[in-house]
Amino acid sequence: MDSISSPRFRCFDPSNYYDLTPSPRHYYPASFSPKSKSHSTGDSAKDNNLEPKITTGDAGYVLEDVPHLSDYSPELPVTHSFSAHFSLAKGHTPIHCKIILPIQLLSSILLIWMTQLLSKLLCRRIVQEGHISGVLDPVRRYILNQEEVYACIVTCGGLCPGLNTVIREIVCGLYHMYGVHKVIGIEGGYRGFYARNTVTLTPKVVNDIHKRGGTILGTSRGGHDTSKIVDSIQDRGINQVYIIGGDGTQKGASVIFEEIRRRGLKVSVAGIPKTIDNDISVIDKSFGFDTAVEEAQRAISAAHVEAESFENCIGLVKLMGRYSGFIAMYATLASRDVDCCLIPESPFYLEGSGGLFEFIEKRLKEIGHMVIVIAEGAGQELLSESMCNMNQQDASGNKLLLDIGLWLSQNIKDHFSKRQKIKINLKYIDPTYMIRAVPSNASDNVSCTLLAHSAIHGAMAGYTGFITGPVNGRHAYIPFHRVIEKQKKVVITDRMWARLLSSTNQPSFLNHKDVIEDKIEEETEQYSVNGENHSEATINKPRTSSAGKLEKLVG
Ligand SMILES: Nc1ncnc2c1ncn2[C@@H]1O[C@H](COP(=O)(O)OP(=O)(O)OP(=O)(O)O)[C@@H](O)[C@H]1O
Ligand SMILES: O=P(O)(O)OC[C@H]1O[C@](O)(CO)[C@@H](O)[C@@H]1O
Ligand SMILES: [Mg+2]
Repeated sequence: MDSISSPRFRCFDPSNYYDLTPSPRHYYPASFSPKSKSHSTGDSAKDNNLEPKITTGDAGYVLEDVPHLSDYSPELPVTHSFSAHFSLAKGHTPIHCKIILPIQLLSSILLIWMTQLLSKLLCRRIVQEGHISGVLDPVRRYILNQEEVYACIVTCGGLCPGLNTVIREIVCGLYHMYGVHKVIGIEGGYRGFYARNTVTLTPKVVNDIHKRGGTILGTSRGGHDTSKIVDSIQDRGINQVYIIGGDGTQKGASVIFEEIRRRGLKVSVAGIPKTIDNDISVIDKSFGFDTAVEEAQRAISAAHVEAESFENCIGLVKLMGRYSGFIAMYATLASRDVDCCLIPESPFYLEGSGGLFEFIEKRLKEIGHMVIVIAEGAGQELLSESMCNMNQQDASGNKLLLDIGLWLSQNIKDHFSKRQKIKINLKYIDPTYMIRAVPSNASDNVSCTLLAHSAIHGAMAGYTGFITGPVNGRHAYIPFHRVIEKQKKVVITDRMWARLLSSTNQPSFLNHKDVIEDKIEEETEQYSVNGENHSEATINKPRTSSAGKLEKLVG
């Protein structure tokens, strides 16, 4: 078998479905063929376990498919259809609303057969007309009456711009595209399943919510009690669960899905990844991130204005980013006013040659002011040397961070007050909660809509245990285990961080040897985790570079 290292993921959102083009990264450059061989052969005993569903095609592509309800409930009425493609290729309403669902409702084998035949013919024609690239993938559809659908939505973890837009689009999408009228909201995160009331969601209720920050459903950390949650889903007769949240939430969603599958319930579980930190792996970007970067500009601009207006003034801005510095990195690159950006992935030091104090002194001498952006997770190992509560956790088990912004402000002030030559001014701005409490911007609003629709289409077709998100620019379905196995971090040996260093001209705080070691480790890790030639030696090799050291400390 080909390596499972670089599978494609299923795309189903009709607007993206036909975009299974080869990716510039690791994905296999082959067409999808209906003649493909699947490793999940309908053997429900095998499929019931948690093995990934890897499908290989004649032309060598590898698809890591998402579970389907019929995998463990073979008696479900399922049809294979090719029809999702052409309606959107032609810019119409999704075909399953107008044609497929009514036909399916008749539950006639003859009609289903005719539909498939018609779809195949139409699709082929469109391929010939050039509307669709690639060979088509059969979609398994669970034939269900829209009146049977009872959906619920829950939001968990920290706030993120766009949460309300996703809620709105799931509700409106289910109503308008599929005629589903039973949608409820679970209040207050996971614990709301068993400890709170539900709220009925209709297009009227959610009509204006996308203009507001936060989540109309409320959210929380902790409180994930799998059996109580699944009991609640089962008792209420819910058969579609839409779970919006970050990495922790998706781990929780995965456990819920496993329990649902263990109980043999015909309930689709769809995860929609959210986080301003952008630390969810596999997907290109999470919704809310763009808005956070945009909002951070206001704080950086304010810091710059302050810094420029006083002599030897330093504007210090703390941004969110517990384990990864994406917000700080992108906000810095976008701004051009930042002289130094500090993130968790890139260790730094204060004193001595090549240290932060030396750089600050140099910049103040050159232009008389400077702006520093620091991600909240940066430099935690420095704080731990002077403080000792590194092991506190929040209700979800996330490490509670010490305030690096305040600590750094104090250290900079102390350092320069000891040196009579430079009298500095320091303005510290902490806009962290303001950044994630705003409503989503235009581009995040569009992303939220695509994500919500993609989740709906997947769940309505009977797929389950998946997260939907953009992978190399295409909306894909990704099995839970893929997304939760590790967290995404800024790779400091990659081009984006190099661009930042050249934009700010800050020290890298790494010597050449560290960079080379990091790069080799990064490549080895990628090979050994993605490839099939796993070797204990490569996987367990201790990270010796400074980035590795930091990773151990913060992660
Ligand atoms: N490993 C896990 N297994 C089951 N549930 C989990 C797990 N990790 C987190 N959860 C649950 O997921 C919910 C949200 O987790 P968390 O507070 O870590 O936020 P998140 O989803 O990662 O979002 P963010 O970190 O972006 O704010 C919590 O209710 C928590 O109990
Ligand atoms: O203070 P809270 O609500 O626990 O959230 C803080 C965390 O949430 C995040 O914004 C992620 O949602 C992190 O960047 C941050 O560390
Ligand atoms: Mg998280």
